[in-house]
Amino acid sequence: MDDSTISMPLVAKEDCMKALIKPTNDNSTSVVSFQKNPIITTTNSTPTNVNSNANIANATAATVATNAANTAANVQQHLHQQQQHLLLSSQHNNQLPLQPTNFVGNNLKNGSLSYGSQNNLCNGVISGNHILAPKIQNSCSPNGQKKGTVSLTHLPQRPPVDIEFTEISYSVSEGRRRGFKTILKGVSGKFRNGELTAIMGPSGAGKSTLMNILAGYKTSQLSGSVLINGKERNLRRFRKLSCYIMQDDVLIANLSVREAMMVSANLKLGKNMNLAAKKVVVDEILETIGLIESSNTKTCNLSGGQRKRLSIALELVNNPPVMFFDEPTSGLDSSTCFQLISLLKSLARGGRTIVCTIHQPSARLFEKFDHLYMLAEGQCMYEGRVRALVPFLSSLGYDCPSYHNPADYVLEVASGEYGECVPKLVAAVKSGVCKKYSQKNYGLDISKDITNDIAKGNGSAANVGNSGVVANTTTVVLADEKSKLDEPSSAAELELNSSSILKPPKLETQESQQSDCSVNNMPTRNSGDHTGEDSCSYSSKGGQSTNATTNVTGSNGNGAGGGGSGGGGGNGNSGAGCTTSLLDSHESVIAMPNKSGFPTSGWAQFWILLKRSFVTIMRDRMLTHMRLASHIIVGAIIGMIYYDVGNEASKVMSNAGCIFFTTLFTMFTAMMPTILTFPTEMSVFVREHLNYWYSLKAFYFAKTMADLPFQIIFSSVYVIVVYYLTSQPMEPQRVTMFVVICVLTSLVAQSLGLLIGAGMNIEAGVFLGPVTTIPTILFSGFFVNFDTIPGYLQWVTYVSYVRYGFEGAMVSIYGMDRAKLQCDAMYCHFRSPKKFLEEMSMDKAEYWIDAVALIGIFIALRIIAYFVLRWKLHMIR
Ligand SMILES: Nc1ncnc2c1ncn2[C@@H]1O[C@H](COP(=O)(O)OP(=O)(O)OP(=O)(O)O)[C@@H](O)[C@H]1O
Repeated sequence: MDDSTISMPLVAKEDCMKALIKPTNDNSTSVVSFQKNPIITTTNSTPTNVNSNANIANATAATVATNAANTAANVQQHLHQQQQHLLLSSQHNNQLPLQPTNFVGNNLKNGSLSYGSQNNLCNGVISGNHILAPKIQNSCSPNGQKKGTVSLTHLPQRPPVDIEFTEISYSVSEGRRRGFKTILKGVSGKFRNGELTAIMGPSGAGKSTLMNILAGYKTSQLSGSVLINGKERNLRRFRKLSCYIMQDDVLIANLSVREAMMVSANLKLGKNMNLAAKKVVVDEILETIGLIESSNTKTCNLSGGQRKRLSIALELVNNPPVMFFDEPTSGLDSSTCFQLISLLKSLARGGRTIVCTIHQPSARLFEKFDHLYMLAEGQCMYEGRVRALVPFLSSLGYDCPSYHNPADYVLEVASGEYGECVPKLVAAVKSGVCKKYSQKNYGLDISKDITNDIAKGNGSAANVGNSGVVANTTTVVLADEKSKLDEPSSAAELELNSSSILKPPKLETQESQQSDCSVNNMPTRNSGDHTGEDSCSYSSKGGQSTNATTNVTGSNGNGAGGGGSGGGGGNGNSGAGCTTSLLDSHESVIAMPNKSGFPTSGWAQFWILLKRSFVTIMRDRMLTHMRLASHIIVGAIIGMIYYDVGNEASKVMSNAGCIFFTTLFTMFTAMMPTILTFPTEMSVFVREHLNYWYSLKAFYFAKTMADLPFQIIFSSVYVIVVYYLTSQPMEPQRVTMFVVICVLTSLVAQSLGLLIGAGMNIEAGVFLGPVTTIPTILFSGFFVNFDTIPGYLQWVTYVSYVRYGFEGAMVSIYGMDRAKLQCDAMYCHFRSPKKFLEEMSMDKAEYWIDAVALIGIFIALRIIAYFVLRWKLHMIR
């Protein structure tokens, strides 16, 4: 049979289950991919003689659920609830493995990389911090037929991370009178790698606060400790290993998905990886995350779900072992939520530690989580397996009614709808009751019994015949899961127990590669529980899955030399089999690397960000084109109003008005848009900066430099139009001086706009911008002569940049011993330009002083704006 691809909606649980447990022969591989939203694709790429078995499996997959439910319905209610949850989670856990991609396709698309070149790349040709994970040549089986594919094989290798926190308390000041408000009251817990953890609780319970603290975004006014793999957290190091994807997922609007990804790759993967390799990584992630079809779509045109996925994809580039998500499902429909959580679960199954705050998940969504951390009033009221929640609550007298979503129920309990329950639950957690429910094997024996019951035919008669295959498969899974439980459970244990375990797995033979492919979506070595849970999904041959898994695990133990920066090292190719996502690496999660900075140099960051800002300004047609058009149109209008006044002695006051307006126009048009620069991009900056993409300095300089050319061009265009139409002296020196002084004024105004934007929000900024400008206008020397201003206020004129701009412009036009003006009237009082400058108290003014003053103010404002932005960033934390 030719390669076949079966597509099915992601939401069809049972269908997914069928696909996942589909048995195959030696030459076939069943993998499930999430290539396109919302499709899961099952690729059965080799001839198989077990189609009938597959059909039986398909047919009976659904029966498992029914049988299990029937069986469970016959036991006590307490047990019933346990079993229901268990079985459902067992099914769901098997739904979506880490998404494989068609690598052959990717490579072809990229064109430049053959397998050989990739392998060279992967085997350590590239040196430095970011080593591409070795790529397994898994596209073909020994007989040359296409095989299943693996995914995310090219990500840099990172270590798995467990997060443990103890007695975390956090308070905020509410002013002198009211003192401090305690938001978190000594909470403790542990989030393991390979698990999808939900932090839940009623609104205001402290979920976001806890997440911010764990992610390292909040560092002040807190007590307690956070341990990473059992050792004290080095915050800077940890932030490099983790990423935080916020609720609002703000993206740079005018970039395409691929461009945004390339910016991320360039910033996060550093120059040690060449462009072609980065493209491979980007393609792979886009393919895996289901965005390859939208890779040329602008981020502003993405749907909500796609935006979330892109936010994840952007962070996946450097393969962070820890990912925090603040309410990732908010604003998404139920189907998209499900896909997203499935994706997160897949990422977790890759060995990552995934932590989400979530408000009120549906039952279907809730059961996808492995671990639940429940907060109420800043205290932990449950920590443990999701499947153990109902038994835990029952044990304390809070029975979740039948057909009630446990997530809803626990929130109702936490919100006090069933009386004052929180203190009782908190006390239970503190007394260690939850430990039992945190165990990875909690409820597994019951599940096994049920499954065995089904296998023995305890289900309905109609199902007995069919259940064999499935029951067998499931039993294998559970047995596998059980066997996994004996493995070291944490990365810390692994790190302590055996360094060889941390090396990439070795798959020695073609056969083992095949086996590998059947399990390659369960690369987590450390979390026995979930590995087992999902491993069944990828078993190519039911009963043999245990062996396959064991092989790989064994390979881990044997360790195929992933030495140091060499990453995959000697056996890298074969070792890549289990590299779907998070590889072991020799990177320490505790120690600081030699180079403690960002992945790329400050200069490289600056260039990448400058290019990005430049492109986004260019593409912001509305603003950029409007700015240009407004400068030309207003210039033409002013030119028509003051037409031909420049050389007319009787109209010098009108001409002064024209010059003053020109200064004001360049000033306001420069200041107002830039007031919005930082407030509108602050959330993108905060996310990217705190996720360790680049430094504040690089961002600030790139952002402020990017707009300079536009401002200079727009101001110059306006000034030249006005200058020409109003018949100012057409001497090159005067023209140049006039244009330069006006441009300098606009740049100072732009800097003031940046400063205001750096320190204020949009509302305050748009108010404060014009308001702060009014005094500078009054002291500019146009409305009141400098000599007329009272002595005690004259100093203000020296800080008024409009004064320097206007004075410099007047000197350009009327200074430097300009010849007498033409007079078309009976009498012209100001035929002599010098006399007019005397009248304006500008006869002693020096052009260069005005220019230098403007340059000085420009530099000072830019420096102040930088520090204000830095302070603001500090305040956020
Ligand atoms: N800076 C602050 N000053 C005063 N109170 C604060 C501050 N930050 C947070 N809080 C309070 O701390 C409590 C917890 O806030 P947090 O945002 O962590 O809650 P949450 O559980 O994430 O809520 P939600 O689900 O509604 O987002 C809330 O009552 C909030 O008002």
